[in-house]
Amino acid sequence: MTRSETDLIFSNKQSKVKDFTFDAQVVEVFPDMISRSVPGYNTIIETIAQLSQQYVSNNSNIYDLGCSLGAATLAMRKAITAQNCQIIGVDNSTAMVERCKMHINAFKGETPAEIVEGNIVDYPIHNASMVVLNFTLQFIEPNLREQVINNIANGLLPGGALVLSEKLSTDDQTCQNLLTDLHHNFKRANGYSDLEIAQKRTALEKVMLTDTVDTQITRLKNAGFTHVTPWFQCFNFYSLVAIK
Ligand SMILES: C[S@@+](CC[C@H](N)C(=O)[O-])C[C@H]1O[C@@H](n2cnc3c(N)ncnc32)[C@H](O)[C@@H]1O
Ligand SMILES: O=C(O)C(=O)C[C@]1(C(=O)O)C=C[C@@H](O)C=C1
Repeated sequence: MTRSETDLIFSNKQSKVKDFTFDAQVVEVFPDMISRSVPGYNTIIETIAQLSQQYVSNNSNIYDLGCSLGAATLAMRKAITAQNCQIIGVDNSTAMVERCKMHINAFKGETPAEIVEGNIVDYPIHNASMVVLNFTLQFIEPNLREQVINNIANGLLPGGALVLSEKLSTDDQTCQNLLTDLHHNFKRANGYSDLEIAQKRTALEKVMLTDTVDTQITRLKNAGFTHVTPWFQCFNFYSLVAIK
């Protein structure tokens, strides 16, 4: 991933904090924002690459849903050894898709990668050996999440894998507060001020509605995934692998 500007989007006091969107301003700072906001982000990207070596089969498709600037796509493209595959990255932000195409074109790779502007709620998934939802499902309207997961399960080949990374919520308020405090300390340690943390939280309040881990696992099992396991958690961020 190329270097990006420092994220200063929430550094000045705003009279009214607008709902968070993945617009051109966010695109400019996105790599800096996500690596300073999501604990373990680089580990997760590296592990997605490792999983792609294991799960991607010859003559199949790989989908990176909500691909943003293509971090997972680029990591998988470097790692995949299977033949005659293609990666399809999908995002519904025009600004992200434009910049992502530049990133993808800047790096060469054996496996072709196509970046498409589209909505993952109704995007066709076919002949897939691996699908990545890396911090994307949490931005989908809750009542549409089942449809997204079912669509992925139907498009995956038997033995294919979905990697699902999300921020979690928990019904235990004491644990919720503990994990939130640890995450905010992580952001402070990465240079975000209390004002930035508070304003970002307000901006995300209505657009990023997090599920419990139990809700996710039940949804995956109901969709027909046979094996589901968390493989990573740091504070309130985690990642699961689900195998069909
Ligand atoms: C937190 S970012 C994902 C980060 C990225 N997967 C990575 O690993 O760097 C969430 C992305 O999902 C995209 N997104 C949100 N809703 C979407 C939808 N309905 N269809 C397609 N993309 C969507 C946003 O535009 C944004 O780029
Ligand atoms: O909870 C936060 O503060 C976050 O910033 C989380 C999160 C995410 O999980 O995707 C939200 C939006 C940005 O894209 C980067 C990170």
